[in-house]
Amino acid sequence: MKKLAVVAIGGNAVNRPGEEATAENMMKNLSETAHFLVSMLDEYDIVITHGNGPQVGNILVQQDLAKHVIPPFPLDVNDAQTQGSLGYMIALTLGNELRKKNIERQIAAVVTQIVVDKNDPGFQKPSKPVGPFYSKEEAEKLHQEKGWIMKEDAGRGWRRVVPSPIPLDIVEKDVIKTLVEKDVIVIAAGGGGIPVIQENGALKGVEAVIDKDRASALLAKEIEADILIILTGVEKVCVNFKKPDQRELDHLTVEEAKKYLDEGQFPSGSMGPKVEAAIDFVTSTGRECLITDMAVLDKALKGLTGTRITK
Ligand SMILES: NC(=O)OP(=O)(O)O
Repeated sequence: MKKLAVVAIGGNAVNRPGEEATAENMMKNLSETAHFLVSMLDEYDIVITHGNGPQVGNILVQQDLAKHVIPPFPLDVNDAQTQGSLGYMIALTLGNELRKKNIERQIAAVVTQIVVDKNDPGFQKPSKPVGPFYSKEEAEKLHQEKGWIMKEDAGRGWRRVVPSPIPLDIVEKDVIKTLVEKDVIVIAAGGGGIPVIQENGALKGVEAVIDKDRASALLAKEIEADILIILTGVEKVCVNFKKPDQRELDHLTVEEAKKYLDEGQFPSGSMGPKVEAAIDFVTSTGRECLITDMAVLDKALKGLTGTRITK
């Protein structure tokens, strides 16, 4: 019997730094990603999750530019748009990679709503960076002219930030489980899921972007995955990252991960949410989380590289 893995693919899998965010470039990058994902299918059933920070922010910019002729959509609807566009691109590129290798598997992208608390403090304190990077001067102008909240993002420039509540429950979790049981490769909780709140017995979309690593940990718990795999731009989690005394970590216990988080070793815009997601999944399930670069995924699954977080 195969193990079940939730695989969270990071921004680099879709948009590379400095590269124009065209559909053509995104397809090219996702074709490479598909190659690495297919390599794990002999041993694992996979549910793929993905981010949407750059893409949903780009849609907001497009809609802002066209707002005099076409009314902009609320952010939850734009989250759904990114689930559709990226779900399509992942399904197409992964399907082509499977066909190349004569592997017959169905792929389905599930539009995924995730319940959040309407009183989540994240609504009052926008923190999730979306869309393009700007200079400090451009960011100040955008704040003045459009009221956008702008923040410096991990030394890379300034970006718009939007509310990012904690994900609590995945509405489609049973459908996702059923598809997995039927041997379908599922793409779910894209862009961290579409945030919805419960109100008077109904669900209602809310304007926010959920962190995809948090959503991935929740999904992995709810579908009882054996492992949570977070693919990112580095082979191993590091302490003292980019300093002369940088140290790569092969293994972290939950206690060590918490200690390093408290020391501020993992910045909130990059490794922080990944390590928090790992702690959440491992603490709740007693299972393991692997953080690595997709280019070395094969080696990492054999235990030869990557960082494993265990209880
Ligand atoms: N939703 C989300 O976390 O997207 P990114 O990972 O692309 O920032």
